[in-house]
Amino acid sequence: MLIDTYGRVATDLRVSLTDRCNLRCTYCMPEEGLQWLAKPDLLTDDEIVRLVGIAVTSLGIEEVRFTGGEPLLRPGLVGIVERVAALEPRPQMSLTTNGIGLRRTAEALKKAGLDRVNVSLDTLRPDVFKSLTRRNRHQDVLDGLYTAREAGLTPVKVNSVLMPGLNDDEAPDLLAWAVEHDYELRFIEQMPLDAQHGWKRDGMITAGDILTSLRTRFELTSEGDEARGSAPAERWLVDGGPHRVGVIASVTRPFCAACDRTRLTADGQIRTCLFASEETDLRAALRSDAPDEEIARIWKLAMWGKKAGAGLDDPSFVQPDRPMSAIGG
Ligand SMILES: Nc1nc2c(ncn2[C@@H]2O[C@H](COP(=O)(O)OP(=O)(O)OP(=O)(O)O)[C@@H](O)[C@H]2O)c(=O)[nH]1
Ligand SMILES: C[S@@+](CC[C@H](N)C(=O)[O-])C[C@H]1O[C@@H](n2cnc3c(N)ncnc32)[C@H](O)[C@@H]1O
Ligand code: SF4
Ligand code: SF4
Repeated sequence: MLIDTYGRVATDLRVSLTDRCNLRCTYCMPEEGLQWLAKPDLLTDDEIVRLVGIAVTSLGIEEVRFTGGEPLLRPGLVGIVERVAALEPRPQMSLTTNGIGLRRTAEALKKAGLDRVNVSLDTLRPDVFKSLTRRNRHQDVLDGLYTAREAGLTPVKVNSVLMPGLNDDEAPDLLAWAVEHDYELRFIEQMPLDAQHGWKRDGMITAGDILTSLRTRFELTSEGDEARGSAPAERWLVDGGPHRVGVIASVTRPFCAACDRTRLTADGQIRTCLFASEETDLRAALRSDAPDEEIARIWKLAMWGKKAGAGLDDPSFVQPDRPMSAIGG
């Protein structure tokens, strides 16, 4: 098991497949992009499958999420999914994506064994999409969402970040749209993980703001803590159900005490937390022919050192060196 000194057990592995992206969301990356990882530094498909195999067979990982950067940009994605689906025990497998390219790949991903997708979409307005992502791809995301749902990659969840002055008036419209199309919408509080260090605690849209805005049009009933388990999203039934809306309030209502996550970056570093200041190098171990048992031992030791939480509201908080897109969001 991957256990830490606070008694938390990691059963959920988030794997970043690339740090590159075809969008430039203002809360994530600067317009000019970033210094991307060099190809030789990236784990190969074989190395990723081997590490996920060790996590699943020896370390108690039950769920694997592929993310990035934009994971659909990874050429070997379908093959990786197929090989992870063949592991024993077979983990649950999901993907977090900006949705561009899903129209082309959703069916192949489903066939390869992917269970479900989460797609990021912050606005229903093409012009606002262009301001937020610096690219004119709104329709591609809508098409990708539709294809994913039709391919059975369900429940399809939609992640929305609200930014002051840009799309913070859209919460009720986004929810009405999500209910109509049978997507599960979650609002995410903006976190200090952007490469430009532009996050400001004072200006951000909080869970409280989002709920107040939604309640102008919908009746929300809390699902309660028991239904939530270790999920980052707190959920509410919309107008009595069956549709739900979630809020991921990493800043104002942190959920670190129930954290069940471990992370693998595209260049083979273990991070025990999104906000960790240290990483543990599994790539070096892999490439020096360490046996599976040794890699499992290094991973367990890293987990034992996991900190209590992110401490975003703590005055001593320091933003990690790597931005979200390089860590794997
Ligand atoms: N603070 C914090 N935020 C997280 C963590 N995991 C995911 N997030 C953020 O939550 C948002 C949604 O992430 P997803 O990739 O959709 O994952 P999820 O919400 O755990 O996924 P589901 O299992 O489908 O509910 C993103 O902004 C993530 O960066 C975490 O461990 N800590
Ligand atoms: C880093 S992205 C990677 C996967 C994919 N490119 C996407 O956008 O879904 C994962 C999630 O993190 C969210 N995200 C990115 N930067 C964020 C920030 N500074 N605060 C909160 N969420 C953020 C995105 O909206 C997305 O839902
Ligand atoms: S949030 Fe996702 S889609 Fe947007 S720039 Fe970051 S990695 Fe790309
Ligand atoms: S911030 Fe770190 S400890 Fe808290 S839930 Fe996220 S990964 Fe877990």
